[in-house]
Amino acid sequence: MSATARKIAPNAQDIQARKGSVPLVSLTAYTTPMARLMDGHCDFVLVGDSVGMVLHGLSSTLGVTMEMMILHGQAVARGLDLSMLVIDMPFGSYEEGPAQAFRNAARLMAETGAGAVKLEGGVEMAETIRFLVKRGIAVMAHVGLTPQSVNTLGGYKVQGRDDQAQAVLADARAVADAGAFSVVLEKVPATLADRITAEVAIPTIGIGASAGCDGQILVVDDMLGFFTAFKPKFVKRYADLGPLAEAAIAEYAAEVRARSFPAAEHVFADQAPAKGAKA
Ligand SMILES: Nc1nc(=O)c2c([nH]1)NC[C@@H]1CN(c3ccc(C(=O)N[C@@H](CCC(=O)O)C(=O)O)cc3)CN21
Ligand SMILES: CC(C)C(=O)C(=O)O
Ligand SMILES: [Mg+2]
Repeated sequence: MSATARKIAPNAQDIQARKGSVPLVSLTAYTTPMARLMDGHCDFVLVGDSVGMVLHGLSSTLGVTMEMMILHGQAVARGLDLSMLVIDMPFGSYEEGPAQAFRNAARLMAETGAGAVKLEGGVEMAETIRFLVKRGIAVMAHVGLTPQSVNTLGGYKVQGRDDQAQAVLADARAVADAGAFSVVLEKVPATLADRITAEVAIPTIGIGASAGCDGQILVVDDMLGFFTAFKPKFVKRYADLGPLAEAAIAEYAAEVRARSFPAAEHVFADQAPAKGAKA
């Protein structure tokens, strides 16, 4: 790299080219300040529809709307210079068919500046993925546990055990063949994830899958310990910020009740301070 070369965010082709190379690093983000913290540490940042459960208190991702995705997508975009932005298509915005999917994917990209969209589904979504990619939309696929199908999957269960393995493999093959530039493998047995990683030509991004995937993704509030409503086995808590924040809030509450906050340094005198002194 020349001395003047400036680092810029990767695009979908750069991500795809990382197949079999240095593992791809990814987290979700929903807000500008969180995006700023991970900018450059992540190859791509996903505005996941998990935002509904993590920030809005919904009990599934089914109630997430296009408007929510656009608002959070715009917020995250303002925090990123060095990481690629990928945005989830919400439940109901693409399943009717290719034309509906194109209309909503184009809107997500135009209004947020995302470099790609992600959508859930395998064989049944291949035609839609092909339609989008042929018309200029980079698509990340998502197979295995697809949370928008929680009602037909019977819960957030491991997918692809035993005689289900062939179906998940077929899904991964179908989305790769349709032109997806990468595929998320969620909550599938590690040996199946390794087999899919070996057999498909696009990078696999694991969540509850295998260290052998071409990359990993986690929900940022899970790994920071901010989201504690549930903890899937695949989540590693790298910090415990939720309890840390609650302790700070409890301390503030006690100090307000004791009138020890605000202290002298937090209040204003009658006279303006002399020039050069702190306001
Ligand atoms: N905070 C958060 N983290 C996620 O990883 C996540 C979301 N939200 N929302 C969207 C989907 C939903 N996902 C989920 C949701 C729940 C479990 C879960 O509770 N798993 C339990 C067992 C559940 C079961 O077997 O029925 C586990 O221990 O893994 C896993 C993934 C992954 N995504
Ligand atoms: C967990 C990732 C893959 C996701 O789809 C989301 O956050 O919505
Ligand atoms: Mg999602």
